[in-house]
Amino acid sequence: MRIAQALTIAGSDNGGGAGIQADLKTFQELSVYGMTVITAIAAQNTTGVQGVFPISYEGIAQQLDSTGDDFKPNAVKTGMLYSTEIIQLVAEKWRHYEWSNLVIDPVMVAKGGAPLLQQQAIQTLITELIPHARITTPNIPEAELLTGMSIRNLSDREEAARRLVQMGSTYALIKGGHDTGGMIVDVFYDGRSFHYLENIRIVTPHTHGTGCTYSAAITAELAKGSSVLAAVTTARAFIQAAIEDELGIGAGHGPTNHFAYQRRQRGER
Ligand SMILES: Nc1ncnc2c1ncn2[C@@H]1O[C@H](COP(=O)(O)OP(=O)(O)OP(=O)(O)O)[C@@H](O)[C@H]1O
Ligand SMILES: Cc1ncc(CO)c(N)n1
Repeated sequence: MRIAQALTIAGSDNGGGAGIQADLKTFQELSVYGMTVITAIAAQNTTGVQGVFPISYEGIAQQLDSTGDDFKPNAVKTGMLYSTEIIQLVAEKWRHYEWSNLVIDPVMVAKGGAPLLQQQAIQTLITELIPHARITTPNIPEAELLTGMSIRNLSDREEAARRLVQMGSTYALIKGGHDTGGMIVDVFYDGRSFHYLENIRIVTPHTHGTGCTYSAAITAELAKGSSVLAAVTTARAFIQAAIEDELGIGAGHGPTNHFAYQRRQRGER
């Protein structure tokens, strides 16, 4: 049996709802073999981030080499990259190992406001990594920081997507989770036309790791050979189910339900 393989280069969330833990759970649910390169250990729970401990440069470089020297991931996603040095390292190894299907979730700030990317690293993300991306998936505040524009309405979101494609990302997805309306509109751009993924906003505090889970599902689908739009469409259904069937774990912003999508596929709900 040949199984699709995906690599996540991201930070650790001991609470299991975001970061590499969310990525691995999502890969597994979508029948993709998951691998990890850990960039930082975040001490966090549903009430906030208590600490961030970056892995040493050598530690990350060796994880990348150990992975690249032996494995051939069909898709790779990046999450929390934390610093300029780590972004430069990932870009260098990306070229060296000639990986494909890069999904960039430009993680910058945790839901409670804790910084997960140093301010000065944003420019490095733009110049070094985004030109390699198959798709980049910012939320609205991240898209604002990457493009230098303020995003108030749908046409601003379209312009931000255009700018990301101009920066070299083949596709762009501007996520609408941070909007306040009753509908959430994620704007997908393929360099020529726009596609809008519209869903009802679920009223719940349990949205920790939504961005990680969504981009991991896109990565898993790309690893299996889906087109980018098909991957995003499946991933959107995955995250909608994961938010809807809430688990109610923790006292604050709890994790999403990574089991929900497959349980529904099996008719268990
Ligand atoms: N309350 C909600 N109801 C329905 N869908 C949601 C909700 N919150 C988020 N989503 C979906 O999840 C996607 C990602 O959410 P969001 O934009 O909040 O990402 P994020 O800020 O990167 O998440 P995080 O930093 O917690 O990982 C949204 O684009 C939307 O598709
Ligand atoms: C490790 C990690 N990555 C990403 C996020 C954003 O949800 C988080 N809270 N923690």
